[in-house]
Amino acid sequence: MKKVLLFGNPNVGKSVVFTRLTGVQTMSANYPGTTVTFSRGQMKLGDEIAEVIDVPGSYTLEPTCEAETVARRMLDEVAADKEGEVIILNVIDATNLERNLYLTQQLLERGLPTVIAMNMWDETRHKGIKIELDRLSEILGVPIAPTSATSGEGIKQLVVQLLSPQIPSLAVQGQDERWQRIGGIIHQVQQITHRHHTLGERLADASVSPVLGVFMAMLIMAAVFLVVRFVGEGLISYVFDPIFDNLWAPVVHSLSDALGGSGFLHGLLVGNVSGGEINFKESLGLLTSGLYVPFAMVLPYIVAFYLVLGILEDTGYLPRLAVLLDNVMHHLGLHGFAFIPTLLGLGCNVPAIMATRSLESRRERFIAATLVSVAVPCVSLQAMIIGMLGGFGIGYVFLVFGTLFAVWLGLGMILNKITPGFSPELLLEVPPYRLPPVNLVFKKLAFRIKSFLKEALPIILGVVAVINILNFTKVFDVIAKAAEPVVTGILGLPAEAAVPLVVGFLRKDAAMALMGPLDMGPEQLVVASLVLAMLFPCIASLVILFRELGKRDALKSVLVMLIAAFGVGGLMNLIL
Ligand SMILES: Nc1nc2c(ncn2[C@@H]2O[C@H](COP(=O)(O)OP(=O)(O)OP(=O)(O)O)[C@@H](O)[C@H]2O)c(=O)[nH]1
Ligand SMILES: [Mg+2]
Repeated sequence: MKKVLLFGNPNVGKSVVFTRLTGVQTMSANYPGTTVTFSRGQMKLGDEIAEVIDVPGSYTLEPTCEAETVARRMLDEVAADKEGEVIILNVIDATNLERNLYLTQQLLERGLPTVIAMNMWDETRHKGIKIELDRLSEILGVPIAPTSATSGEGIKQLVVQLLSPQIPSLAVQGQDERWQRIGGIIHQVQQITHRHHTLGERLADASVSPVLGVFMAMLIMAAVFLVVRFVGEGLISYVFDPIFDNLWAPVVHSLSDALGGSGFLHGLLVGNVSGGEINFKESLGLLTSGLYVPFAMVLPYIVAFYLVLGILEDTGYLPRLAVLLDNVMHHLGLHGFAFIPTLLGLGCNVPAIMATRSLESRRERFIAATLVSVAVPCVSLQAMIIGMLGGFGIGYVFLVFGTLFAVWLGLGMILNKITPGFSPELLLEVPPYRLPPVNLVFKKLAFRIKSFLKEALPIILGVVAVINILNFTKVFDVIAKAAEPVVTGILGLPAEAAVPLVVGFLRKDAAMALMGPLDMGPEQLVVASLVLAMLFPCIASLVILFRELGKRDALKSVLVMLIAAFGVGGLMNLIL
């Protein structure tokens, strides 16, 4: 089968081109380092089906970070594979031709069949950039198609070009020779006309200026927080709660009656019904909490958070925030860019830990991944904390989040002191602001909602079912008894809280739901939420942590986690 490999600098639109060619949904966002591993898909090329691979972006074929290593390895593999027919699809950001051509030259030196997509073609018009594509194609010796991937313009022509890729002949050169040649090419094919700054550009400058920028950042973050809360709470109070209370509750009530109000099957499906009232949060039946937790407590915040994150990602504001936060992050042994994985972690720790691949040193990856696993609760857990603690007063919710933030800062500073190695300076490319394409924002949101439901629903239902089945055995008593010295002694929680803490290993939202029936006071719930958030990340994140950091660093990370969780949990128990 033919293989089409998308290569190019970070943030040039490879993933959007990939989705256009294959229909396979991938993540795209307006900052470098969105794709850190490859996605595969298929496209029709003439009469054949070809495999298409979206490769992480790289500036050069001499890797400087894990994401670039992945790209380089991919190229070496296909070059060595004599069997299959390979086409290199080099995606170029036409508004950054000069810089992009460096990788292009390195690719052409490989002598593989190549086609170039001159992407962001729409933006060259606004920026007064003129590129003579015919001339450029002649010089480079490969076909070039102008594309605007977000609107889909030019993709058809690109597919036609992919039918007849050309094999370039370019001798391998040194770095200086390459830049020299590029200088000559740019001189021949590119013209830039002078323009005045637009309002958008002035705003762009302001958003990274030290004083105004920080002020704008605070406004934007406050707005983000308010919108997430508004959308999340709105969905709960006006959509999901009414559905559960008015439509679903009567169904469950009749079922409960039909099952005689007690017994094993009743417990499994409906759960505890005390005083004839169904409490969706605490009943712990498959049809009560099993559905209410994922749909009416977590999903609304998933929608709210990822809607806002998706927009933020596509505007190009995040790398600017990273620049502004560079100073703060340096105290944690990280550079500003590490802020982006951290922010992703507020959605889900798995992609966050993956995203640390775009950080340059091992030390940074260790610190960033550890901080995410310990102190950054995923949106599912956050939603449950809000749902369970919010009733006692929003102050308790802030206490949990504030403590986690303090842990993030404090632990970062400590790790910065004790982790050997050094953190390189910030060399972050800041892309231009872009208007988020509405269709892409919603596709991305739908993709993330689907993955949440696919991953969370089976596990949450599984936990509820297993807990019900185990309730009849003495296993829980044994766990509680064994854990009592720690759970009650150090953390001041009821011994039974050991069970949810163990379940946290599977999913934190399910675990938090199990805390509900334990009748804890708000202070205890604060401690329980904190320990749950900081103790082991869920199994999915833990697997990724080991894969990304390697066994040694991952074990160190787990050790840090245990100390931090019990240290902070114990301390809070003493204070509260
Ligand atoms: N205006 C415009 N924006 C585009 C075009 N193609 C992609 N974008 C935007 O550019 C940004 C980067 O797109 P991605 O597909 O994530 O880029 P990538 O090359 O995969 O980036 P990495 O995975 O980080 O290497 C996104 O915000 C896209 O919406 C285009 O043709 N025109
Ligand atoms: Mg990408």
